[in-house]
Amino acid sequence: MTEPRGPVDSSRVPRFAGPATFARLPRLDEVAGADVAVVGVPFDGGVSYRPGARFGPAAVREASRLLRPYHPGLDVSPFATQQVADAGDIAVNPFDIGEAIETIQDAAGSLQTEGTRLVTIGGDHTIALPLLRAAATRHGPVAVLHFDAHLDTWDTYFGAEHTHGTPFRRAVEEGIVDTSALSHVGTRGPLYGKQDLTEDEKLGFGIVTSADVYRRGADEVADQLRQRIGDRPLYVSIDIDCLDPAHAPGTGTPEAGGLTSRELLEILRGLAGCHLIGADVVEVAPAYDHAEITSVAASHVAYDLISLLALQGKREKTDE
Ligand SMILES: N=C(N)NCCCC(=O)O
Ligand SMILES: [Zn+2]
Ligand SMILES: [Zn+2]
Repeated sequence: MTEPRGPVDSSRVPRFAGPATFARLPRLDEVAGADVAVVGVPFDGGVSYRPGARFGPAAVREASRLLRPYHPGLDVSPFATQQVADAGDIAVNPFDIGEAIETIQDAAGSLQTEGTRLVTIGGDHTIALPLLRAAATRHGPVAVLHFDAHLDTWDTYFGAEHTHGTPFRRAVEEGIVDTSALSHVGTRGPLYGKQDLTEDEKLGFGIVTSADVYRRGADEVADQLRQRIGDRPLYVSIDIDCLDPAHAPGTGTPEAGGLTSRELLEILRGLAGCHLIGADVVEVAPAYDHAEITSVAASHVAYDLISLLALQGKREKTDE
């Protein structure tokens, strides 16, 4: 195997120079193939409140210029042991949600070939449905770890079945997720009624609220999640609004009382050992951001996901 081509060396070319691919990595068309492709989905046609997540991919790439090649917390160099490349953006129709969903599913399906796993940058949370469909086509029904202030298992908004508040109910209905291993983490805030919770539970979700994380701590929560997930193929969907608005002001439906970015990153690190097959980071809406707080957090979250994939790749190679 040829050595993976890593990011532009920031000691030779200042990190504020040159094009903003994710972490200054090569584009997918500049390498022979990738173990991990980072792909943007600039779509926000499914939002119920503030728009603007269509600008999320560009903002997260820009904020990712400061990422460095070694992850001390996980003891891994995620761009050295696997080829990571930026696949650019999926060009979706901003005026037709149904067509957008199909385009995302098709594009994710063709990017995610035999050895390539996807880390997707949104876009609003609507995009999780086609991404889960693509994941399930390859792996069968997947376990889902969903970080969010919101349940996103509501039925419809204004009669629309595809919105950013409904992807996980649709996914359960379609049988593309493994209902014995579905969890929300970070939920909080007012609901429409108690039935939101009872219906969510019926769909198969377990809930670790933001307050649970505060009370029990990241390590204990990660242990519990790891046990629930077991060795099932795992998809991780991270709505950046799982973070407190102090840690992620740049988002469309902010709720007080959220996770700190430290808690989120620590829970993610505690997932080392899970069979991660794909992930997304969604709902970054840069127009409401300040000092890139949200896009920096999102870029670090994506970096941690890529690092988990690197650890997993390392283990798979040793097993051979
Ligand atoms: N997926 C996100 N971020 N938000 C869903 C909020 C649904 C609502 O407006 O009630
Ligand atoms: Zn949310
Ligand atoms: Zn969401």
